[in-house]
Amino acid sequence: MTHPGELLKKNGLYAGKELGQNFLSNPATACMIVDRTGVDKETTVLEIGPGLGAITLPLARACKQVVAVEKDSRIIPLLERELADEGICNVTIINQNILKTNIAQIAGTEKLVVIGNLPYNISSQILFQLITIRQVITHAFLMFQKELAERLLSPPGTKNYSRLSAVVQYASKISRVTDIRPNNFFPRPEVDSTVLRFDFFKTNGMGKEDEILLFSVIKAAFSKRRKTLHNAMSGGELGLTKKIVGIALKNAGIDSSRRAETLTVQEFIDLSRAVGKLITQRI
Ligand SMILES: C[S@@+](CC[C@H](N)C(=O)[O-])C[C@H]1O[C@@H](n2cnc3c(N)ncnc32)[C@H](O)[C@@H]1O
Repeated sequence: MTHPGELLKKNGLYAGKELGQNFLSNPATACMIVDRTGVDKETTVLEIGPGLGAITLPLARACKQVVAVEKDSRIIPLLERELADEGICNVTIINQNILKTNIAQIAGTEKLVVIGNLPYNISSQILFQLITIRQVITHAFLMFQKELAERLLSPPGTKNYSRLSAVVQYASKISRVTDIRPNNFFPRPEVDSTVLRFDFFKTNGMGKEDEILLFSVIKAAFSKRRKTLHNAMSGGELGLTKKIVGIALKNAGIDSSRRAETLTVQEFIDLSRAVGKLITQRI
């Protein structure tokens, strides 16, 4: 693997901040990440943001096929050359914004493992996207800013437990794979990074509509973190009156003076079901 700084300079290019381009520059770290994923010659991998190929090269050697979605058309010829120089021909590069990519179509009849050193500015959005199509994913290994990773891992009742933690913990079992220091990247970011593993759950009897309501309830509950659930959830985009929220909380067995950050995922599900019943009755 050619050092990303050298490769960019030779081609008159630069790392774009708006695309979150902090390229892995330490091949040993990239290989360690690929090793930890446990992919094999049976696995089809979706790589989000292959960049200059730091992860793509060892990944392609380890798995059956890589489909790599990269938004930056400037760097794709460089990536293609790196792959060709190494004699790698099981990588398909798609020049697209991952947020607009039909991942289910890429999967076809197979299930995917998803891997990515994510562009940090849209990593939460990518995670939401993966959650909504998780039926085509077996598991995912994603790199985040360490701070966001900590939020995702935080259990209920802690200061970092957030809307995103609740949604992600509803949809997957999360585990920490490894932390990575800034000196492994070019350009060097200011913060540490963390790779997390996500094993996605099935929908557990929740239909698509039920999930949309659940995610809206979680969003409403966290919209005013400092307020009690009773106050935070009234009005807003759910359009619920204080009276309805009070009844829903009572029916779900949740004290109305609690705050969103104290609720477990199961309590959010109970609350969402109670809200759903009341909305149906009102119609
Ligand atoms: C943090 S870099 C990682 C690059 C490479 N995987 C590595 O580890 O060195 C993020 C990559 O995602 C790409 N990217 C940024 N936004 C994207 C988007 N919306 N869709 C697809 N790729 C994107 C960037 O161009 C960049 O190549």
